[in-house]
Amino acid sequence: MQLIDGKKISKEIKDELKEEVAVLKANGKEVCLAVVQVGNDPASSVYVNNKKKACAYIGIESESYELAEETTEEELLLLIDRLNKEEHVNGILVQLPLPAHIDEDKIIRAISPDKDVDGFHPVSVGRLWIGEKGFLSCTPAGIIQLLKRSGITIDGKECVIVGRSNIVGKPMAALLLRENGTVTVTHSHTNNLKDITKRADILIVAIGRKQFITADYVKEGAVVIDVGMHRDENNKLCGDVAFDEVAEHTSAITPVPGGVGPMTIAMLMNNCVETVRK
Ligand SMILES: NC(=O)C1=CN([C@@H]2O[C@H](COP(=O)(O)OP(=O)(O)OC[C@H]3O[C@@H](n4cnc5c(N)ncnc54)[C@H](OP(=O)(O)O)[C@@H]3O)[C@@H](O)[C@H]2O)C=CC1
Ligand SMILES: Nc1nc(=O)c2c([nH]1)NC[C@@H]1CN(c3ccc(C(=O)N[C@@H](CCC(=O)O)C(=O)O)cc3)C=[N+]21
Repeated sequence: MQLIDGKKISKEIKDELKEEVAVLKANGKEVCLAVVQVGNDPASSVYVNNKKKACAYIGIESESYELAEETTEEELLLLIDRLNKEEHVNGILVQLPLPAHIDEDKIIRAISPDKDVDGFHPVSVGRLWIGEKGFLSCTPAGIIQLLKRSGITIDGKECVIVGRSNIVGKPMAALLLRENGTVTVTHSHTNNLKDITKRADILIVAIGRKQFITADYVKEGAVVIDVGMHRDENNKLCGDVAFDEVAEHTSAITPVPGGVGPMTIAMLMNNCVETVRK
């Protein structure tokens, strides 16, 4: 069994980006990411800080906008409009989830597609599905990099995704299809889920339920990618996959932490650099 080291692979990518940014800077080009957080949910604060740290490491400028929980939708839209127009801001990231009184879809659509480094705007999503160049959703793009850089072939493989969210499951399907995988997307209305997941050569799990995928869902020798992110009874991070019992049946598996999570941030950094690449 190969343990896929997302921490190591994300470091490789960040080091490549750091070199590229140094060259860009020598040519007078700066990269700047605006990070917007509404409210102070502690989990969101951890992610936002990790993103800012990654920017500092690579040499990307970051500007933080920490708004109060009571911020109105209109105020947030006004800020996004201003950031869209700011020439020195290359990328805009609005940390999700937003407070319930703000319409997330409306906010995502307000971000200029040219600065949509999360890849969540409908224009980015459309480009992804028709194979046009554009910003790729960071978590799925990170998973493709994990597979490729671990020497795992996608072409021709039976790929099964558990979960169909707009930020993970759906864009994952588009990317695996682009890599010539045969793709099945499952969700909460899927009948006989186990029969389908057991067909997978590559099983991608993004359900949002703690250690849901046990050994009986997995074919012997499959590759298992765990996107889930939870805290267990002892407050330790764990995923959607019951790692301890599943790992021995796989040919390769990602741990939580140290798997997909760090890759999401590396790909966000890549999207930021992409804004000034051409
Ligand atoms: N590491 C990282 O970088 C990231 C990690 N995450 C983590 O990944 C997990 C998933 O996130 P996200 O995609 O946003 O989650 P969502 O809650 O948006 O989506 C969950 C999906 O799983 C499906 N599902 C739920 N229960 C079942 C079930 N019993 N059987 C089959 N399918 C089921 C749902 O189906 P239906 O559509 O029918 O409701 C839905 O499509 C979370 O733990 C999240 O924290 C998320 C983003 C990035
Ligand atoms: N606009 C927006 N874009 C996002 O990309 C976005 C978001 N909102 N909201 C929340 C989810 C979740 N997400 C993660 C990023 C990094 C780790 C990560 O670095 N995880 C580390 C552990 C971090 C820790 O110690 O808690 C790991 O798995 O090793 C996890 C999850 C991005 N998301």
